[in-house]
Amino acid sequence: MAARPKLAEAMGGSQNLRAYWPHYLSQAHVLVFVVDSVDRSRLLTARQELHALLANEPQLPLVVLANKQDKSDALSTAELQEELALHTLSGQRELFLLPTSATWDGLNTATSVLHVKSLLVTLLSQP
Ligand SMILES: Nc1nc2c(ncn2[C@@H]2O[C@H](COP(=O)(O)OP(=O)(O)OP(=O)(O)O)[C@@H](O)[C@H]2O)c(=O)[nH]1
Repeated sequence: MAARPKLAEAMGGSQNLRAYWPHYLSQAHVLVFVVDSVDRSRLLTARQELHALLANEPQLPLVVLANKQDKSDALSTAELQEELALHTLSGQRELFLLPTSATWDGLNTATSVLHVKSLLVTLLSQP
């Protein structure tokens, strides 16, 4: 089997872009799914999209970034674990749920989205 090329592709989450997600997923080594921890109104959609996306990828590792954790009204990772029903996605895959923030203030912290991104890109770049 040919090795999968290692690329970091970022896809937006708007509805018109979701149709392209499965195409990228078939080539992916890991799915990084960013959730807005404040936006309760779209959590159900996030859960449905995530579960539909992974239905045919039982072994694809999953990293869920619980973003906007700097906000006082953010759901905790424990709450997001429940809301996204992540326990039903584990099974054979590696699954991580990490609290993150994409603010400039948090840029040098371990929870910075950029920090997590650069860590993943470094890991995926290794032969
Ligand atoms: N406080 C805070 N604001 C953030 C964070 N990440 C993004 N934002 C802000 O939230 C706003 C919307 O950004 P995003 O949620 O990334 O944008 P999006 O997902 O493309 O847009 P929506 O679909 O409307 O949510 C912008 O003003 C960002 O600067 C974060 O971690 N913390």
